[in-house]
Amino acid sequence: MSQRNQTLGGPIVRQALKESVLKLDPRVMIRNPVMFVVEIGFAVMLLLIAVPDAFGGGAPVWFNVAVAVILLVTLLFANFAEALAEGRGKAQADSLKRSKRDVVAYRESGSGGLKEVPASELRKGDLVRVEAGQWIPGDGEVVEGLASVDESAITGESAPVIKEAGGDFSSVTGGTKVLSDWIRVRMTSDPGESFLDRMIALVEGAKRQKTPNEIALSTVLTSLTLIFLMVVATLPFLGGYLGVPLEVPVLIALLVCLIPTTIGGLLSAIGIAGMDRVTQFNVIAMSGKAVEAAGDINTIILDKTGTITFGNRMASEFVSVGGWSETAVAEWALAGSLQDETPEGRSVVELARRMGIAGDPSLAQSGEWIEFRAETRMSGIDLQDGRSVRKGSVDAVKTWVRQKGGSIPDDLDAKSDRIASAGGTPLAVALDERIVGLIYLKDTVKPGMKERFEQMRQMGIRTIMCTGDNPLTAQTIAREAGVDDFIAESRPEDKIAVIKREQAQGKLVAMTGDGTNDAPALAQADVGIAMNSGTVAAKEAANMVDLDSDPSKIIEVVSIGKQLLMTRGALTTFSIANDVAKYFAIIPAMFMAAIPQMDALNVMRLDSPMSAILSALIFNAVIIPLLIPLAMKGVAYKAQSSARLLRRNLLVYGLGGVIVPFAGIKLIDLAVMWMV
Ligand SMILES: Nc1ncnc2c1ncn2[C@@H]1O[C@H](COP(=O)(O)OP(=O)(O)OP(=O)(O)O)[C@@H](O)[C@H]1O
Ligand SMILES: [K+]
Ligand SMILES: [Mg+2]
Repeated sequence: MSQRNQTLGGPIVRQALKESVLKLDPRVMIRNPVMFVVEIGFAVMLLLIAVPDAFGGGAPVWFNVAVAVILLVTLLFANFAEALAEGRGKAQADSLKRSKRDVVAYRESGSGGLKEVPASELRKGDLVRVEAGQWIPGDGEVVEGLASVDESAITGESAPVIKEAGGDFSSVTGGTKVLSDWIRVRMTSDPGESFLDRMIALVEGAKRQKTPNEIALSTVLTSLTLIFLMVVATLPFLGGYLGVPLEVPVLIALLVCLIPTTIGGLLSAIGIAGMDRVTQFNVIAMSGKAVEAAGDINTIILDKTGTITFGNRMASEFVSVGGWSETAVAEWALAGSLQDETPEGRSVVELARRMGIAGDPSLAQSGEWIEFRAETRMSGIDLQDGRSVRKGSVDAVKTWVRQKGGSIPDDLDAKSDRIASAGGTPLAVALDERIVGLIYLKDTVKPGMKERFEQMRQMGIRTIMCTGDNPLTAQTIAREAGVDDFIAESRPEDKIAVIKREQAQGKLVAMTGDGTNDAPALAQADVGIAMNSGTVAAKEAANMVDLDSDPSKIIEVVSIGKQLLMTRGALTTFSIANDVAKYFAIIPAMFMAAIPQMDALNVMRLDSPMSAILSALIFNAVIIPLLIPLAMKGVAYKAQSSARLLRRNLLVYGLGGVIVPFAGIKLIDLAVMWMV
């Protein structure tokens, strides 16, 4: 698993500093109502500095200037947090843009020749040929050939990957380079709509939309701000009644301290950083909503082949049944696989060839090829002489043979069960109404799977393996890998049914997959993670793409999602708890002159009313940059139940949020007292 390690270097920080100033534009600021109120406060302070008795006030000029400066710094800090969070994505977008080049493509013309055209002229459906050393001109699907491709521009992974026609490894991405051999590619996107284009827009945050969660929280924060605005607006009347004159700068300082500026200033940074953390893990999330949904996932649906197992299901043995010879099995398996472009099909051809079985190539040319489909679970050939060869899942082939009036050899079940209980996939081979034998497709469970699933259990997530394979193989692999449940012989529509069933129980479902047959289910799931190695259909249906094609990474995605939700919750708790402490700093200071009893509330024993107000305001500002690292990195997350996490966070950030400002404001007060 590769992890992009992009640190927040000098250029990103410098750019963020510049952006912090640009973001002061009120048209930008109004999108964040809490900070917009601070900006209005700043504007009023500027007016007061220019016209000191605008409100008939009597606060000293230095105090007005100090409040104005602190408010400006507060705004800049909040802007800096957001700009810094955006910075890494922008830097990544820049490096992706560099890999976008207008290359030459060799498009097939009607007459059968190749025509040189700029890649920007290619349209969906065009066929191109790409040879070793050439750039792939756009997104597409390999329709012929096999090549090793350097995808490092997109995945950051330097090891070349194999792309081949048929099967789940047929999609290619524009901006990657063919290293050896050649491929014929059908373009699947028009210029400007490629995966690279979408990826650039995403990491750049160009189309960033607030998630439903963020909108809900913003609404709460805005309401709180309005409430405090009303409270502060009534204070002058109260002050008048008590005979305490309340200065405008003091009221503004109080308002800014009371409204949730800490979370208001960090909210968008938290969201952006969460998406960015996913990107660091080489997963491209199409929306922040998908990342958040990942944090609330209850059930994960995984397919077996290529997800839990290595997926290079290789033919390792031909097993005869019903008295046929092993050679006969190999011969018919070969005949039924000569044009099977799937990895399984090719491995059958390879095994037969290794056994020295030549086969009859004219068979393949003369017959009608029956392509493998997940729905039929069979492939094979209808020969010109009327005979038919089929290979496929034992159940499917049995049904096919029975339909032709054949009978099932007595030793078939025992032999196929032996393969299945070893975790292998048995494929039955039939010639017309006779089953001649079995192909033993071997596959191995990836190491560390048990631990990964145990981790998910601790997070309270149920794992279900959905496989097209037979029940016995499924059971063996399920037990070996340690998933909670499994569903065998599932067709694409069954996968959707499982997801819908879980969703109907109010659960959020994640699904990983790579095949075209997974696409509908990937679209139905709340979080669909497609493997980058997978088909175009899978990648288009999903709302996340894992560039490393490592399905177990869903654990990291879930952790990041949970961390994002927790960070937002923790900092909201901290922010609101904080404001309570500021209340105790400012209110006594405001009324102390008129009501000496107020001194009892002055628990912090702050030096003077003015230093108390300034200290609270300074604390209110500096807490924002102090929390930027936490907002960006996220709060610590350990796999445990949500209830325990919630309790722990309430304690740490709620109680901490009340206590920290007392200490902080007191310290600042000591410093301010010394200066004033
Ligand atoms: N090339 C092939 N020719 C004939 N039958 C095949 C071929 N490939 C697979 N099968 C059979 O079809 C079944 C379904 O295969 P498929 O690859 O669709 O599984 P799946 O639904 O993707 O689930 P998983 O990936 O977990 O196996 C396999 O279990 C196997 O019995
Ligand atoms: K505040
Ligand atoms: Mg599959």
